[in-house]
Amino acid sequence: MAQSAPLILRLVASSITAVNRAGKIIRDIMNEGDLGIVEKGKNDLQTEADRSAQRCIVTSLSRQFPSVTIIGEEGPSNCEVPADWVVTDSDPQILQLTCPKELLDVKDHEVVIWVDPLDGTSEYTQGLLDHVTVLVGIAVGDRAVGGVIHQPYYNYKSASGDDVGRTLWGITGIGTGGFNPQLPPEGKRIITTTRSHSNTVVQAALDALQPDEILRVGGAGHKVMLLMEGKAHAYVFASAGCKRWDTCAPEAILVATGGCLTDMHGNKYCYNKDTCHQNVGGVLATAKGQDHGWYLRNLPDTVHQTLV
Ligand SMILES: Nc1ncnc2c1ncn2[C@@H]1O[C@H](COP(=O)(O)O)[C@@H](OP(=O)(O)O)[C@H]1O
Ligand SMILES: [Mg+2]
Ligand SMILES: [Mg+2]
Ligand SMILES: [Mg+2]
Repeated sequence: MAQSAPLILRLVASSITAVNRAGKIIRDIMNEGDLGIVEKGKNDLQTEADRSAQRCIVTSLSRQFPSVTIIGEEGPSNCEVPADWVVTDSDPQILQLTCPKELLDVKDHEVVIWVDPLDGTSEYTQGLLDHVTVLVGIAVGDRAVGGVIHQPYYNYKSASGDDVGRTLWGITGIGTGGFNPQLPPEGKRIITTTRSHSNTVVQAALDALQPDEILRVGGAGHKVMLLMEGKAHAYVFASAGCKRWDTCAPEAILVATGGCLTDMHGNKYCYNKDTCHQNVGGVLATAKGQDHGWYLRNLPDTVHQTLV
């Protein structure tokens, strides 16, 4: 059965088991208490959890899909991967789904897997654990068509053992799973944005949109989850700081719920293997039912002048 399922379903099914394993590694490293923090750049940290989770996911997926391009945030590593970090089983429910016609014949060479092994690193180091996610996005050609978001600390204050954490997925033309999509409240404008990478242009965009409330939280994955679960209407980040691995998985799931993600000029990001990694035009994402164009029209000139 597993081998006969279409490639896109096998990719998502295997990504689900890989992110679940990575989430356990992230919790174990925090429990052990030695985060091994390295500064990659200004306001840009990497921990042992980022490095280990990436090795788990990339090794697990490349064993099963050796001809598929995988691009991870933390770059290649030649350290040996412990055998119990390599998972090659698949989520059986995903393999049973009916694949839409346009995704039936996808070939290995058309696919890029974008891996953010730990999104919200800054918040992880500060103990804001529910902001942390693990992101695996699947692109076919230029488009993000599949995504998996694992939240390793979902429910961690009330649950114990195996009940901690959850995994959301979405596939274009099929739908979503692992959560209950909700619409944000009518008659209000709640905007979510960065809590650790703000600047004057990021703030100018927020001011111009006159939100009733601003939710400053960590992680691109976490912010898009707020849109899909009805907690915010838009995610506005007028900065070139996010990368393709931050947006591929969230975009695929958001679009499968009826939402939209573009740069600040309204252009879709491209996710093929030759694209640049930086989301140079910023990130504007809106929940299902929101007028994406309204946000684009009301951004201040300084945003268009600053972001290419
Ligand atoms: N100025 C910047 N420099 C480096 N990374 C940035 C950045 N602005 C945003 N990012 C990255 O974009 C993601 C979401 O940012 P934020 O939480 O501030 O909204 C984070 O991913 P990682 O945590 O995976 O590195 C963060 O590092
Ligand atoms: Mg990072
Ligand atoms: Mg990230
Ligand atoms: Mg990351």
